[in-house]
Amino acid sequence: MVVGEIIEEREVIIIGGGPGGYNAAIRAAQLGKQVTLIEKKGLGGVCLNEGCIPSKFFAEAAKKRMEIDHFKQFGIKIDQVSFDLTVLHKELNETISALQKGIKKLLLDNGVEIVQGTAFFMTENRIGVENGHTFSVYRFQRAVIAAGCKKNRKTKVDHKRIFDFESIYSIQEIPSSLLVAGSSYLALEAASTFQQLGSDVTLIIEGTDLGLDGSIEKELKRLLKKRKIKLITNARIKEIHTAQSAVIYYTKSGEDKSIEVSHLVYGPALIPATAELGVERIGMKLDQNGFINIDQTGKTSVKDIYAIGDITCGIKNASKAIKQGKVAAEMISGIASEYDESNLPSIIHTIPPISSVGLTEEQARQTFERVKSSTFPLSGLGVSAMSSQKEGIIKLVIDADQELIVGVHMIGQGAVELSSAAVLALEMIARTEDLTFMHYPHPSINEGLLEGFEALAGKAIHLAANKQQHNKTESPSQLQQHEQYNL
Ligand SMILES: Cc1cc2nc3c(=O)[nH]c(=O)nc-3n(C[C@H](O)[C@H](O)[C@H](O)COP(=O)(O)OP(=O)(O)OC[C@H]3O[C@@H](n4cnc5c(N)ncnc54)[C@H](O)[C@@H]3O)c2cc1C
Ligand SMILES: NC(=O)c1ccc[n+]([C@@H]2O[C@H](COP(=O)([O-])OP(=O)(O)OC[C@H]3O[C@@H](n4cnc5c(N)ncnc54)[C@H](O)[C@@H]3O)[C@@H](O)[C@H]2O)c1
Repeated sequence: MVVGEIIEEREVIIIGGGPGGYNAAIRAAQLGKQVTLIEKKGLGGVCLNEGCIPSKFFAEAAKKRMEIDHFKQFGIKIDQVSFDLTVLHKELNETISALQKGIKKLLLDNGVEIVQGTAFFMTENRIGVENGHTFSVYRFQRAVIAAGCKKNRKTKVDHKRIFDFESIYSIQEIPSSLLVAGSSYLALEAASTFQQLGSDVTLIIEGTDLGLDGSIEKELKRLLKKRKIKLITNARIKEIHTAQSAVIYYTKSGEDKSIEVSHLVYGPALIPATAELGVERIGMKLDQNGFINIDQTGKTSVKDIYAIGDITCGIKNASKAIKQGKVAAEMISGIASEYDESNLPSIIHTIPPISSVGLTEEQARQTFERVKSSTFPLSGLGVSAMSSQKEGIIKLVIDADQELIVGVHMIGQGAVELSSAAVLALEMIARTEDLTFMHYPHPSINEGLLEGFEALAGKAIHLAANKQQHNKTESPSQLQQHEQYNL
């Protein structure tokens, strides 16, 4: 190894070029800082190379495949449909590489120095960077750690029959039968995508719930059933045997059972990428699982060192990493800023997609004295009939005493796009009157939001009067009865 003789001086060093790191780098550069970004693998991090983009590329393929079934209503006839996974992989790889080039160009255009190599802390203000046979040392004024997570290597994943939620999107054949383990958004996305691409899918979960608002969950379970995705609840995987197929042994409510499938996908526990960073050496405070403790500005327990994204405690998603990156960059540049997780949208790219902002009805009932909710079926909208995508609901939750919107949940086409309106409503502390006063484009899914808010007062136009009954303030038990009736 060639050891650099001099210590190089840098103003801001960012470790990791994932969504958190590169957003932080560009924002700090925009604010006049000299920024050096160190990345050991590929720019874009897990999100671009193995996570968000590959999974959503596959989800988009699944959606396109589903849409073909509706072509005939528009007079478009396709005689033979075929699917070539090698083409999908080729296009995906080209997309990843184009996006990677884009990130690199953006960084360079903003004057960010990109250093290839693995970084680790030598002291509280010095970083060593190893790249093959070379080793450099940098002294910094401020640093941001954006090094993400690693998978626990002890988990059994052979990438032949057993995959994790990243490697499943590099699979070279569509599984004939796929067991998806877990109730996470990654599990739901994989189950939905591969079912649409031709796999016979079974979802196995430890409890009975998928962690969503009760009404959304009910609709999702109904749609899983309709799509013939089998659901095994209250089950825990014990052993996995692989040969010509994968045989998974599990217990269901205390009873031993097994299932034989061609492939299994599950999510090994994530561990923070702190070990090789040497953060313990500089006395940085970590939580009991090794994730870095930060405050709402991204500050760690070590002076002038910030941490953002998946390597920190809490929810792991790119939207959070991006926002935290910008907050840390602003703090470093002397601008008061902070990160607040309250209205972070939760998005699941199933078919149809799901979005969730704010409190579920169940959570709202724990928080507020009086809660009102409405459920509007998207089948009531002209745009749904037109596009033949009638599945799904919009669920709205308000604090009835103040008429404040506290939760907006949706399953159905347009859910992802509509989530920004929900975030805006919650951020602006909107009341139902604000949302019923404004204009809505017609015909569009947006109208579902208006109908939902009108339904809270029993005034939705495209909802039968008896289906608006449950929108009055009720106890949870009464509400359940109405919801059963409603579906
Ligand atoms: C299948 C899948 C689908 C997902 N879908 C979504 C989605 O739709 N929406 C969403 O918001 N989130 C999604 N996520 C989560 C998202 O990918 C992560 O939350 C996000 O990538 C976290 O960003 P980050 O910048 O914190 O870390 P990462 O993206 O993990 O980036 C960290 C970077 O740091 C580098 N690094 C690590 N250690 C060092 C070191 N010592 N020196 C130099 N470089 C180092 C790594 O090589 C990596 O490039 C998904 C994840 C998976 C697995
Ligand atoms: N698309 C999105 O961005 C999206 C959708 C839904 C939820 N979320 C947020 O993410 C948080 C966690 O979601 P959850 O409760 O569904 O799952 P979770 O965090 O409990 O994870 C369940 C399984 O998925 C694995 N996993 C989770 N994130 C991963 C990642 N980035 N890379 C590799 N494996 C990963 C975990 O190791 C675990 O085994 C939630 O709090 C939610 O707000 C994000």
